[in-house]
Amino acid sequence: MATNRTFTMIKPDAVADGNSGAIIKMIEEAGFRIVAMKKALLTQTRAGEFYAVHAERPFYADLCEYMSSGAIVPMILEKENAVADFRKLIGATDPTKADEGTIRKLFAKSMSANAIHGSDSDENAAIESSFFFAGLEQF
Ligand SMILES: Nc1ncnc2c1ncn2[C@@H]1O[C@H](COP(=O)(O)OP(=O)(O)OP(=O)(O)O)[C@@H](O)[C@H]1O
Repeated sequence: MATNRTFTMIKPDAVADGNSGAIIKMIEEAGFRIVAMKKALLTQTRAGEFYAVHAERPFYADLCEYMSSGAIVPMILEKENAVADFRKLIGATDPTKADEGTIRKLFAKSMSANAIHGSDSDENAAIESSFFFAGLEQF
């Protein structure tokens, strides 16, 4: 299977609770190589751009407010079958439905404060990676 990349972002609840280190450890132990990483704060406008695909959904305003409520840790990750394997590692969007041992089962609090994001396709992984890391060298 080909090595490829995905994009992830540790969300404000998990960063504020001091869980970034534990989550990064799980990601590395699952075999993902960190290609790029930083700590950043999204404005509500930038959060709205990131989640523009959800603009018509009823939770959009709350999602943008929440995603700009504290620091986040965006990363580009590399592994064989990265997008699908990472979705498995993070678990279901709703933490009550997430499998045992997944990041969301361990760290998510609710549907919105669900600890982590993972891209859902190779195409979106590339778009989301550029959103945070455009113009930076990657290695
Ligand atoms: N019904 C909902 N109520 C509140 N927040 C929601 C709801 N559905 C989705 N969200 C929020 O919007 C984010 C994006 O929704 P999406 O359906 O793309 O889920 P996902 O792909 O599991 O999550 P992500 O894109 O963050 O990895 C979710 O992670 C969650 O934080």
